Amino acid sequence: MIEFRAVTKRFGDAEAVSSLDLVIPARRTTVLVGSSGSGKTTVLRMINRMVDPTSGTVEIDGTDVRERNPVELRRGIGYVMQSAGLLPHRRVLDNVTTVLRLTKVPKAAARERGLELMDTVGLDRGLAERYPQELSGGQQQRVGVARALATDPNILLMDEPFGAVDPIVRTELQEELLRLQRELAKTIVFVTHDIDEAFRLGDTVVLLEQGGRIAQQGTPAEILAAPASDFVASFIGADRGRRRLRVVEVDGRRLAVDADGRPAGVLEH
Ligand SMILES: Nc1ncnc2c1ncn2[C@@H]1O[C@H](COP(=O)(O)OP(=O)(O)OP(=O)(O)O)[C@@H](O)[C@H]1O
Repeated sequence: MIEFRAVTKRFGDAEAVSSLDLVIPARRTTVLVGSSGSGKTTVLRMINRMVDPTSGTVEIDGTDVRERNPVELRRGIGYVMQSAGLLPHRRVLDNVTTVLRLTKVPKAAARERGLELMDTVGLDRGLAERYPQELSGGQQQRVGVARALATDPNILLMDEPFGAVDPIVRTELQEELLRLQRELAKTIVFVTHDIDEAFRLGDTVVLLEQGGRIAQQGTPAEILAAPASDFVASFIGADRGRRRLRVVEVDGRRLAVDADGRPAGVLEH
């Protein structure tokens, strides 16, 4: 479990995060969603001490992260960012195993583990000896995820990891992450500005307003069923056509259609 207690982060005079209280449950996916500048990345980076709070505490399983050595702390926390952040002059497998080698895992064992990780994230082992620029954007992101999983961390931080790929690849990567999470059950904290992605991936969704203020926190269904404010309703599109569905019957089948009459899906019963 990760717990923020009265956490404030100021950059100069500007308050990026204001007195945030937030509990992130273990072994679930929590998505932080909000518009640009709402403080999502800052919140995420305070977990692995890439950013330290100005005041307040961040605890992981009851221990203040400031009591931990930042380098060791980060080894136990996987981090995936938008541009996969791969080392361009190192081959795919070397990128995946960099941290393992730093922690003195012998070369052959690291290599075997690296290849297994490539399987885990759905990358063909045949790509192991390529350089990052010889991969598609989606493949590079998978390498980024494999690298983040290399030390088998309990916590995985993901900062807009699928933001730079096209919508089809993005959907594929989302499905892959859902599958991975069913298998691995990590504590995932995922940042996005895309509410559809948040609803798709999050067991819990935390909707942030400017200053890292929590506008609403809950399951996707809870948020959709009862938006806590006009801001939330507007952000999730509840006040727009797309999420206001009604049922029509076409050729004996019941369809859900949006306010413009465009089909959103078929009802089973
Ligand atoms: N290192 C920094 N120095 C100064 N200001 C910063 C720094 N990092 C973030 N900020 C400011 O803090 C606020 C929150 O930024 P943050 O990156 O956390 O937001 P975000 O919700 O992740 O935004 P985005 O979706 O655009 O990445 C912004 O106003 C930003 O300009």
